[in-house]
Amino acid sequence: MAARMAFSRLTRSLCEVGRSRSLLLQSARWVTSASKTLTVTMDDKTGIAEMSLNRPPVNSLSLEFMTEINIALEKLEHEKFCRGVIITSAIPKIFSAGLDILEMYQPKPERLSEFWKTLQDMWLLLFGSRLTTIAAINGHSPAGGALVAMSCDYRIMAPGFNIGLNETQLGIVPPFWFIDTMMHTIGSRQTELCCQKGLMLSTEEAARIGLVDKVVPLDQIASEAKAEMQSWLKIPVAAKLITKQTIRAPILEKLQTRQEADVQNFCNFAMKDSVQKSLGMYLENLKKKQKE
Ligand SMILES: CCCCC/C=C\C/C=C\CCC/C=C/C(=O)SCCNC(=O)CCNC(=O)[C@H](O)C(C)(C)COP(=O)(O)OP(=O)(O)OC[C@H]1O[C@@H](n2cnc3c(N)ncnc32)[C@H](O)[C@@H]1OP(=O)(O)O
Repeated sequence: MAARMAFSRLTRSLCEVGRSRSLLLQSARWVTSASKTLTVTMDDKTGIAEMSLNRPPVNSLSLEFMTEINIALEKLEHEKFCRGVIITSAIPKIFSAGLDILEMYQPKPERLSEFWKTLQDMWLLLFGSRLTTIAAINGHSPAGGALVAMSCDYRIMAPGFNIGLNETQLGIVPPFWFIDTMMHTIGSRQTELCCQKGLMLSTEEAARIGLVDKVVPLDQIASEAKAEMQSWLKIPVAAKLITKQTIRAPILEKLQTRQEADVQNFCNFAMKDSVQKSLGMYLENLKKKQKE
């Protein structure tokens, strides 16, 4: 249901964005075409796909980038040989900087609402996926980046990076479904601590509270993710999937029944003068930080 609803919006979104993406079968591997920002490969012997995010400088999630991700996820979802997907980054030291702040700054209203719908769709697809999903977190992962990681079934992270929902630090409230995803991952008490304070946790701190399942050195993260995936793929598939669906369905349904209201709420908030002013200052600070 989640995937179907997301797909119809996705098709519309693709038309509006006016870009097409396709996955081509080349010998034994699936690869994305026409895109430098997303590479998807699939090993047809194991059924394991790898999705590598490559949108410099920081893999921030723009409308077009999320549309590409959604199309690739949808394609893998319907690829009968695909059993699992590992999500990682091709950008050194950054998994994803979260939502592209430029999308929210001085936006065109229509694009802003499409941006938010596409984010909702990405989450519905990923959190509701039939596939086993593993995040190989090889860099910093704030806010929307943490959402992507938390939406997976399992997280492996390299030391030396930070992860968390830092929204309150920016003076904004994490959307309810970001909070729900974190509660699903680490429980309500830890979520309250993390979200109220907008904590960005080190890899080790994240592992201590279960936000990350395993810590491995950066150079072993890809091989560990594959080994971990193999162990998940040994579990009888129907039993594993129904268990996942039983646990996740109520969380997915909560957003599905309020999608339009959530878009409206986000757009109204983001378009406020005070919020636009804060966004402008935040962007300035990010740029200043680079010059220092
Ligand atoms: C402040 C008020 C906000 C109001 C928002 C309004 C409405 C929103 C309502 C609800 C939404 C809630 C949900 C939000 C979810 C999100 O994901 S918001 C995004 C949160 N992300 C961040 O705050 C991350 C900010 N970035 C960083 O902390 C760092 O960049 C880094 C990821 C740790 C990487 O550090 P470093 O390697 O040192 O790189 P630089 O900082 O130098 O950055 C390089 C360039 O990338 C640009 N950039 C960084 N992050 C983003 C981003 N999220 N979106 C767009 N662009 C980003 C940065 O400006 C640099 O650009 P230039 O090279 O200077 O052009």
